[in-house]
Amino acid sequence: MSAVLECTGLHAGYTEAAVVREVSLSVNAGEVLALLGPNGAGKTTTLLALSGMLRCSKGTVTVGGVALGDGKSRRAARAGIVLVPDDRALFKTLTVTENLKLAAKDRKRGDEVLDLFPRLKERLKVNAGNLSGGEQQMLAIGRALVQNPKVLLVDELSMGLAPVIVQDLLPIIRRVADELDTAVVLVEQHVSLALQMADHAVVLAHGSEVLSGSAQELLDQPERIEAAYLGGHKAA
Ligand SMILES: Nc1ncnc2c1ncn2[C@@H]1O[C@H](COP(=O)(O)OP(=O)(O)OP(=O)(O)O)[C@@H](O)[C@H]1O
Repeated sequence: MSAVLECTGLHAGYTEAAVVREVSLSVNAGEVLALLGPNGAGKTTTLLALSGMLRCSKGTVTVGGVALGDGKSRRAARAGIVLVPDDRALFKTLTVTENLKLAAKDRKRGDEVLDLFPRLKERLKVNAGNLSGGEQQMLAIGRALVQNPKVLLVDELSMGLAPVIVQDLLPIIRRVADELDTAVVLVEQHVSLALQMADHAVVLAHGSEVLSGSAQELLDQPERIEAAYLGGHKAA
């Protein structure tokens, strides 16, 4: 199976100096890759570079085998990469329906997406700003899904949410991969919850990859994850 998203030797940052260096990852359709690492490791920066919002000073990003070129968010969006940012980027004074409509490519897709979020279906007329944190995150993911992404990038799924809410959201991400055949890259602070749901994981520290493998392999070897988080050097 060839990867939908492939990034090789990516260097990116906010100034001349690269914040992430030599990051490589690939995700197939229907797979979830957990992008892990301590605060400041470069996870958000990597997602911003993949979605074309930040310049890549080196490396390549391809979607379906087609190279995206450098720092072009429109081209990335046309190729099917959609980012759910950590601030969720909702229109807080608009209702759930209006938020979805503004993002949707077609109405049928909106209905399909709502099937994943029965809770949102009950809150269609509520303003986004009046939703709970978990519902807001569902809406942010819903807004991304109505754009029919080939690749869904989710930054800090659990930002500001209780672990019990995260436990409800993670299976939805799994269903997005399984049922919509989307390739997902998920940044998540709850490492073991993320690994229980993901297929593969990459751990970053100080802007570089220090560990990668199948999610099961890493779940079975928590000491390697701990070393990667604490040491930040290439874990054996
Ligand atoms: N807008 C910015 N301008 C300059 N430097 C930035 C900017 N945003 C992040 N950085 C720096 O880039 C590095 C990586 O940050 P990034 O947000 O990618 O890490 P992260 O792994 O997502 O961390 P966290 O889990 O805390 O969100 C950090 O040193 C951070 O201070």
